[in-house]
Amino acid sequence: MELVIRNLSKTYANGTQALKNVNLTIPTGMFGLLGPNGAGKSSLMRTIATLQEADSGSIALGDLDVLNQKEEVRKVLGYLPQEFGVYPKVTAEDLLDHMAVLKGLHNKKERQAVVAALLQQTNLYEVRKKNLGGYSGGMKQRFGIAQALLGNPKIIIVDEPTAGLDPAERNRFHNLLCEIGEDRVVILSTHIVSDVSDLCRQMAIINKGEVLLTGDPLRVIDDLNNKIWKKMIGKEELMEYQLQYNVISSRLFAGKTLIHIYSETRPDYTFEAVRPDLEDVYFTQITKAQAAPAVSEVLKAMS
Ligand SMILES: Nc1ncnc2c1ncn2[C@@H]1O[C@H](COP(=O)(O)OP(=O)(O)OP(=O)(O)O)[C@@H](O)[C@H]1O
Repeated sequence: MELVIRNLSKTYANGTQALKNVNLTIPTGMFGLLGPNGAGKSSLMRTIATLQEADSGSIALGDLDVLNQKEEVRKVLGYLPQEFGVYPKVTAEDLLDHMAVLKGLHNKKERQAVVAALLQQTNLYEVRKKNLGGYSGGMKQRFGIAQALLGNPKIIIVDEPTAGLDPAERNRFHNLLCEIGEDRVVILSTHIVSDVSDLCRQMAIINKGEVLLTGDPLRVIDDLNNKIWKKMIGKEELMEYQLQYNVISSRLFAGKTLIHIYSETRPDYTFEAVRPDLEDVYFTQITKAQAAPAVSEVLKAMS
């Protein structure tokens, strides 16, 4: 099963162009869709999940035409939206059972077996009689996965699922995603770079509605070998360095500023080679996409 997106575009009524001619081929397994806030990730996820219309383009899931066969797609799709609300005064077991009825599981015995198995799989069986209002953020997200797995879907979409989870819960959630991604398409939309490097064999970076890069995270990291350099500078020097070099990221480190720059060759001996990671890939792409307006704005401000 493969999801093939071709020339997908969407402009909202207020004129915001959320998707610009998006082309993606998403195979079985975990696929990471990485981009900053407002990149268009949720718009793309909602369109694949048949919850909103595109202006043009096509999406195929195997033989299904997603934009025109919504009912059929919904039968094989699980979705964990960004804002996943639960009824606080209902137990996990009861809500999952109710959702299973809505999914068409009418046989009570079968349904109970499915619900129990999903609660086991998501490690919620022990707390199945607890009201959802008393669940932690991580437990709620795992419940979100349990409901997304109802009906054994061929494709699962999870929209920014790890925001707000503590490290232990995030790990547990990652393991769960990995497990369910073995034999179906799982699209993980996130702005957290390490979610993608930890989990995904394929990924895309999206910014302002455009796909900037696709590929295997290890391969795209490899492509940056010997091109990323670091230096510690004073915080007041940052602007100067930004004008002179292609600074892709800067962060405070022990009270000083650590910059990473992109350069085909080492600029001078004060720069040290960096072994690139996915964050360097991400920032290289995002800065490249923003470079033109940013430089002209700086020049305008200086004139
Ligand atoms: N219903 C809507 N009407 C108008 N503009 C919208 C609507 N939904 C989203 N947008 C705009 O479209 C752009 C893409 O938004 P989208 O939510 O798809 O991005 P995102 O990558 O999911 O961001 P985030 O990580 O903040 O959720 C943004 O500029 C957003 O403000």
